[in-house]
Amino acid sequence: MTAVRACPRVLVVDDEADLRELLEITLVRMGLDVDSAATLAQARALLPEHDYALVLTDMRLPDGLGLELVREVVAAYKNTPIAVVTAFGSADNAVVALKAGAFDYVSKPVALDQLRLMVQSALRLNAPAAEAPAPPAASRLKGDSAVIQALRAQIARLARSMAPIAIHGESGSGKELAAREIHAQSSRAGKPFVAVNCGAIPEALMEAEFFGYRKGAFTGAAEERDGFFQAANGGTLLLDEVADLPLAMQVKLLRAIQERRVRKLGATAEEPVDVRIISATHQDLAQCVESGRFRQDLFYRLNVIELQLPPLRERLDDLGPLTDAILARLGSFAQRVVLAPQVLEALRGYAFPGNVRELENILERALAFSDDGVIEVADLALKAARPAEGGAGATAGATAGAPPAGTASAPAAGPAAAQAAQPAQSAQLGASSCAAEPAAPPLLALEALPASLPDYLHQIERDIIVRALAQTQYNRTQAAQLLGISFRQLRYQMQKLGIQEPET
Ligand SMILES: Nc1ncnc2c1ncn2[C@@H]1O[C@H](COP(=O)(O)OP(=O)(O)OP(=O)(O)O)[C@@H](O)[C@H]1O
Repeated sequence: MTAVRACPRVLVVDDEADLRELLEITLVRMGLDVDSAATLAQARALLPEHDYALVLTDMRLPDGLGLELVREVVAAYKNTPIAVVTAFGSADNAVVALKAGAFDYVSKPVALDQLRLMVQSALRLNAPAAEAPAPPAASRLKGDSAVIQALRAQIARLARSMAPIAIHGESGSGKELAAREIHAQSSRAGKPFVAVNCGAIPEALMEAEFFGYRKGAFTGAAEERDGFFQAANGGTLLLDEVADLPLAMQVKLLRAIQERRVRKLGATAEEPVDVRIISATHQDLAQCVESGRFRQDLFYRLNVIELQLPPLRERLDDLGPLTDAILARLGSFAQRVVLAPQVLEALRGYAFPGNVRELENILERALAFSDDGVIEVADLALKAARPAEGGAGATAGATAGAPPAGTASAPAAGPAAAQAAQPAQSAQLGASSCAAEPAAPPLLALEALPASLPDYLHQIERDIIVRALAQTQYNRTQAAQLLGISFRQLRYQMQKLGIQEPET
């Protein structure tokens, strides 16, 4: 006998009879049971009566604010997501509600296609096991420190909402990993996770990369293409190095986030997109706003919930679980990799300017020098015991090598990502403030003009990168730091210029 499953029930709270009716009809057509309330008092009376799959409330009600209901539902009905209906253009209300724990919002006039997407996403949260994402067996974020434990708990909570999250932390500290974890634990887990390195896309191609283009939209647009937003539809879009977005693109991005619609280049109509936005940066975005390099309104929209990833040197208790996880990955059935006594102690004395990524590099390199899979202190080749705190003074690090191909995240997922070459000004490793415009490079005393400017510049770029790599024994984390660019930018430039690590 098949068990009959009750329809999910939704509570609509709105004093405007017309809008309430529109919402009711839409939800009933989606196959849902609907209760309605015109006031907070009515809603409070209904809430204990049913196990609601979603509460949808207006922000202004005759006897109080919808925000009060958000707080009450978040506190007393943990499994019931609550979304708010906000007045047109009222970013403040939406952000305040999300900060208070609302699952999501829709703005008036309510676009029914967007409402449906939002409701479907809410229903997936409490869907029976077959439809819900399987919870990950273990968090990918390893570490026993109090701060990592708190971070894991925060991620579990945040995964249940649509609120934009801004992740801050030094290069290599695990920002992308945290974003992947949020996605994996969310009801979006079955949909794509798209990570975009905003600093690696040429400005001229940005709009096409983010929003896609129609065939013939510009010279070379031989066929229609989706952008990052369409690619991430139903899932999560990570805007990595978001501080590197040019101002003109910031305006367009804000619009797409607010409207939840994008228009392909060359298209006349917009299309709805259902994308959760996570942003990440190692820069101080608030300072970027102050210096006029980042728009206040976009900052406000992205920074709804902040997540801080502390540098590894401030959570040395994580070294044990992290090394265990890395060694388990590096070892094989035939060869187990172990640390000799004192190795952990030696690592505890190091500042890790490149954070967990650098720890991975150090151990991988050490394994190459070790005998029988036993890593000794000398194999770590740590040069300086704990250089100055902070990223800037921490260049005298370990002579660790290149990271394993699988450990660093994928570059931006679009055509331009594969060609992107960005100026390095805003990618200081460990920099805590928004980088200023770079000083103009000194003019080269050239006898004759080069036959080809691009070739000439590539050669210069190549020479400089090779010098930085040689100086750091091919430690790409440190070479990037020396050159004031991010690890990913260096990796990309190396690929582009065909620079390879010599065989060891
Ligand atoms: N807590 C952790 N547990 C396990 N692995 C981790 C942890 N934190 C970071 N890593 C690993 O360290 C490497 C760097 O992490 P990630 O790419 O997420 O850093 P990031 O802060 O996004 O770096 P960047 O600023 O350079 O983009 C990855 O291989 C990631 O898997």
